Amino acid sequence: MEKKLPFVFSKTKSEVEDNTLDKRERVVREKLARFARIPGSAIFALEPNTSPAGLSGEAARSALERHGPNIFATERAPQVIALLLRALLNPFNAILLVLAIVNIATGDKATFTVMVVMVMASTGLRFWQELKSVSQAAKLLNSITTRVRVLRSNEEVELDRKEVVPGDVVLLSSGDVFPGDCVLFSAEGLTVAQASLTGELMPVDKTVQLGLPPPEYEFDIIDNENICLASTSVATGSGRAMVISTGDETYMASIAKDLAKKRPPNIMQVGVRRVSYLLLGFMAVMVPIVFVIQGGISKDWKGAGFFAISVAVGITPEMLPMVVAANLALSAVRVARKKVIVKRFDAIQSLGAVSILCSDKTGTLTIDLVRVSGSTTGSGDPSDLPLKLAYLNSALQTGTRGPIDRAIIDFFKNVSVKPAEDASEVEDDVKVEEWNKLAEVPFDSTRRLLSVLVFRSQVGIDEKGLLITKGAVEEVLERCTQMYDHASSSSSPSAPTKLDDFKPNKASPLTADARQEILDTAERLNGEGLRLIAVACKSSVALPFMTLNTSDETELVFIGLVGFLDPLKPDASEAIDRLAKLGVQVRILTGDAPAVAAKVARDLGILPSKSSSPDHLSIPEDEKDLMITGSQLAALSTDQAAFDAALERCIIFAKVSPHQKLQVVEGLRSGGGGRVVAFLGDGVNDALAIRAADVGISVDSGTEIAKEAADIILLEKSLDVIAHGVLQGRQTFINTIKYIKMATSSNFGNVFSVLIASAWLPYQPIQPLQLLFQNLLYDFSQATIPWDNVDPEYLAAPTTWNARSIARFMIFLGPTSSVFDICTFLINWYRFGIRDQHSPLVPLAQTNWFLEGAITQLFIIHFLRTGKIPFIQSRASVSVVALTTLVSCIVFAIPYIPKLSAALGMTRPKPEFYGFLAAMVTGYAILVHIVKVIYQRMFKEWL
Ligand SMILES: Nc1ncnc2c1ncn2[C@@H]1O[C@H](COP(=O)(O)OP(=O)(O)OP(=O)(O)O)[C@@H](O)[C@H]1O
Ligand SMILES: [Mg+2]
Repeated sequence: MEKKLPFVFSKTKSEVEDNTLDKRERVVREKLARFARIPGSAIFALEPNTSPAGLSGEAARSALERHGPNIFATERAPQVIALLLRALLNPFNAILLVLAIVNIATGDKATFTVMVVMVMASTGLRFWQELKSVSQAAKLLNSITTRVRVLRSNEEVELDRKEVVPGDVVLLSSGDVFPGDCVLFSAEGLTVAQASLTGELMPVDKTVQLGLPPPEYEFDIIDNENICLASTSVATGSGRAMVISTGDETYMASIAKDLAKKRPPNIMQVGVRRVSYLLLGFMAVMVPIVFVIQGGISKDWKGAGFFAISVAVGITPEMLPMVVAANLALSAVRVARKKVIVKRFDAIQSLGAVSILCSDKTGTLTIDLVRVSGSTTGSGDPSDLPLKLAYLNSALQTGTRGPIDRAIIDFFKNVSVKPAEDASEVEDDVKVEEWNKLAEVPFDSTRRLLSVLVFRSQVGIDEKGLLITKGAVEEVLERCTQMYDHASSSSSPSAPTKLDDFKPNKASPLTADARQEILDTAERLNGEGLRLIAVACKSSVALPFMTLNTSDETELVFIGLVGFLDPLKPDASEAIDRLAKLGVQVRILTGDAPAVAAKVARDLGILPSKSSSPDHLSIPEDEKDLMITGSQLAALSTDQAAFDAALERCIIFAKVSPHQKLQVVEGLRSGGGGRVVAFLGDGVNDALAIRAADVGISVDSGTEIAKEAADIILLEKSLDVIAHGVLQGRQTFINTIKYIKMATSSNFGNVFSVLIASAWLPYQPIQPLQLLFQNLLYDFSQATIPWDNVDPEYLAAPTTWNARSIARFMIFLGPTSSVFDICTFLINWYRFGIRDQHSPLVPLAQTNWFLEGAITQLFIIHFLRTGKIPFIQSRASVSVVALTTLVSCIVFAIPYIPKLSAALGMTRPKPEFYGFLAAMVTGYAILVHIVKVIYQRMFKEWL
C-alpha cells in the first residue's frame, strides 16, 4: 500500500522520526524492516541455524538462554523495589515528611520521630499488602497458558508461549495469537486482527513477500504485507511464520506504556477517580476556611497553616488504594479456588456490577462435545453421502478445527475402531489418503462457509477438481442452483452411497419448491435441537491460477444436511436460574440458526418453555418478539431508535456475525445508563465482543485470541462459577464502598468539628500531629475491611459506583459524629474550665478530644458496616472485631506511655472523663441508629 509521497522520506524526515520515536521502538522497527524487504524464501539466510523445518532442540535451548523466556514487560511482576517506592511516594507521606523536616528544623525532635515512625508504618503496611497481592496475581496469571504450535526439527510440537524463541517456525491457523514478532513464509487466505495493538477492528490481509520490493519501498510496521506482530492474531486462513523477536524485544513491549494508556478506564477506576475528586473538592473548600478562621482567631498563622494541612490529610482516605488493591487480590484468590482466573484484577468488581451476561452457545451453554447425529438428503431421508463429503472437507482443510470439524472427524475415527458392518464400509469408502487438497477457502463466521478443492489420484471422479463446500444451511443454499439426485445413484436413498458411485453431475435444477422443502426440513431438525450444516459440491473445477476464492463458491449442487447433537450442560439451567436470582439476565448471541437457539433457550429457561407445540415445527409468535437474526438487525441499522429497541427487547440474537456480536454488546452497554455487560465466548468470532464488554470472559480451552481478549478465564466451563464470581465481585465491591463511606464520613465529621472548634475555642482543639496520628490509627483499624462479612441483602442485585450516594452518606453521617465532639468541647469548657489559649490544661482538652474522636470512630465501624443492628443482627468478621478492639486498647494506652504521650503532647485524662466517654459512646450508638433508620427510609439504601 503506497500511502507515502516519494519525496517525503528525505533525510530530514527520518531525522524527525529518529527524534520523536522512542529509541527502543526504533531498534525494533529496524530489525523487522530487514525481514520485510526480502522474499519469504530468503528469510532463513538472515538468522543462523534457522530453516523452514524449525530449530533443532539444541538451537532452541541456546536461544532460550540468550533471549530468556518469552514474557512481555506488562506481564512481569513489578520488582520489590518498585513496589516499595510506590508505597513510599504518596501525598500522605510527602506531607508528613515535609512537616517532619520543618519540625526538626525548629528543634522539635519528638514530633520529628513520631512523624517518621508514622511514615514507616503506613509505608510498611501498604508495601506488605501490595507485595502480597502482586505475587498472588503473578502466580494466578502463570496458570493460564497460551498454546503455540511450533516446528522443531521438522516435527510439530505444542509449546507454551513462554518457551517460544526467535528462529522458531510457528504453524498458524485462525484463532492463534502470534507469540512474537514474526515474518511469514507461507500463507493461505491469511487475515490478521490487529485490534490489540491498533484498536482497528477489521482484520488485514497478510501474504508472503514474493520478490524484492521496489527501491523506494518504505517499511510501515503496522501496514505491511508479511510482518505479523506479537499479540495480534489470525482471524482467518492459515500459514507459517518464523519468529524474529520475542518478549521485551517485540514491538508490543516497546509501546506497552502507550497501550496501557489507550485502554479506557473501567467503572471501577472511574468510580475511585470520582470519589477522589469529590474529596479534593471538599478539601479545596474546607482547608482555606479552617486556615483563615484559626489564623484570624489565634493570630498564630504558622500554627494555623500546620493545622490546615493536617485537616487536608485528615480528609483524604489515604488507605483507599491499598484497600482497593487488597480487596481485589483477595477476591481473585477466592475465585481462583473455583478455577476462575482473573487476568485483570479489577474485572472481578465489574463482574459484581454485571446485569446482562451475553453468551455464545456451543461450549458455553452446551457441553463441549458436539457429536454427529445423522446425515440426510434435503427432504430428510437418511443418506450418508453428505457426511462422507463433509468428512473429506473437514479432514483436508488446514484451518482451525472448530467443534463441527472435530465432531465429523471423531465420528469417523470412532466408527473405524468399532468393528460394525457399516464401519468397515465407511472405512473402505472414504480413504482420505487417496485425496489431495488443491486449495481451500477457510471458514469465516461472517460467510459461514468452508470450501476445499480436492482431487482423487487413482479413480478419478474427474480429472479436474471437486469443490466441496459445507456451511450454514441458508448460506449454502443461496449458492446452489442444482440439487443432487440421490434416488438415481442407488436403489434406495437410505442405502449407503459409495463415493465411487457419486456422480456430482447427476443433478436436477433446484426449484423454488425444492428449496423451500430443504428449509422446512432444516427448521424441523433445528427445532429438535440439532445443529445443522449443509453440504454442496461442484465438479470440474480447474485449479485456479492464484488461489481459490469466495467467487468460486457459486452454482453448486446441493447434496444434503448433516445434523449434530449439541447437548446442554447439565448444570446450565440451574446456573442461569441462580444468575437470574442475582439480577443477571443471560442472553444468547450465536452464529447458529434461530430455531436451534430458541430450543436451547427454552430448555434452559431463558425463554418460557412452550409445551403446547411439542413438534416445535415453528417458533411461536410471542417468542419471535424476543428473537432477532443478524440480517434483521442489519436492516435496522439505519433506524437507531428501532435498533436500540430491538437490543432492549431481544434475548436471542441468532445468525449474528462477529461484528454484530460486538455491536450488540456496545449497544447494550451504552443503553440503560451505566449498565454493565459481560460477554462469555470461546471462538475467534467472539473475540471482538469479549474485548468490547465491560467484563470479557473466556474458557481455558477456547481459542487463543478469545483468551487473549478476555479479562477472566474459566479453567472449568461452567456457568455456575460465573454466578459465584458475581457474588464475590459484589462482596468485594460492598467492602470497598463500606471503607469509602466510613472513611469519608468520619473524616468529614472531624473536619466539621474542627471548623466549629476553630470558630469557638481560643486554642487549637487538637494538635496537628495528634490529628494525623488519630487518622493513621483509624486507617490501620480498617485494614481488615476486605475480609469483613457482607449482609446477604447487599449481594442480591448488581451494584455499581455512585459518587452521589457516597457524598450523601458523608454529609448525613459526618455531622452526626460532630454532635459528640461538641459534647467533648462543652465538657472541656464547663467541667474542666479550659477556656484560654494559655491555660496549662490545653493538653488535657486535646487529649480528651483525641480519645473521644478515636474511640467513637472505631466504634462506629461496627455501626456503619451494616444497615441493621450491629452485633445482634449482623456481626463483623473476626478479623474486624479483633483489629478494632486492638486499636481501641492502643488508644487508651497512649496517654500512659510516657515517651509517646509526651511526643504527641498529651497528658493523662481525669478518671471522671471515662465516665463521660462511656455516656457519649452510648449516646452516639443510639443517635447513629436513629439516623440510620431515617436514612434508609428516605433513600432506600445504606451501603
Ligand atoms: N467448520 C465449519 N464448517 C462449516 N460450517 C460451519 C463450521 N463451523 C460452523 N459452521 C456453520 O456456521 C454457523 C455459525 O458458526 P459459528 O461457529 O460462527 O457460530 P457461533 O456463534 O460460534 O455459534 P455457537 O453460538 O454455537 O458457538 C454454524 O451454525 C454452522 O452452520
Ligand atoms: Mg462459538
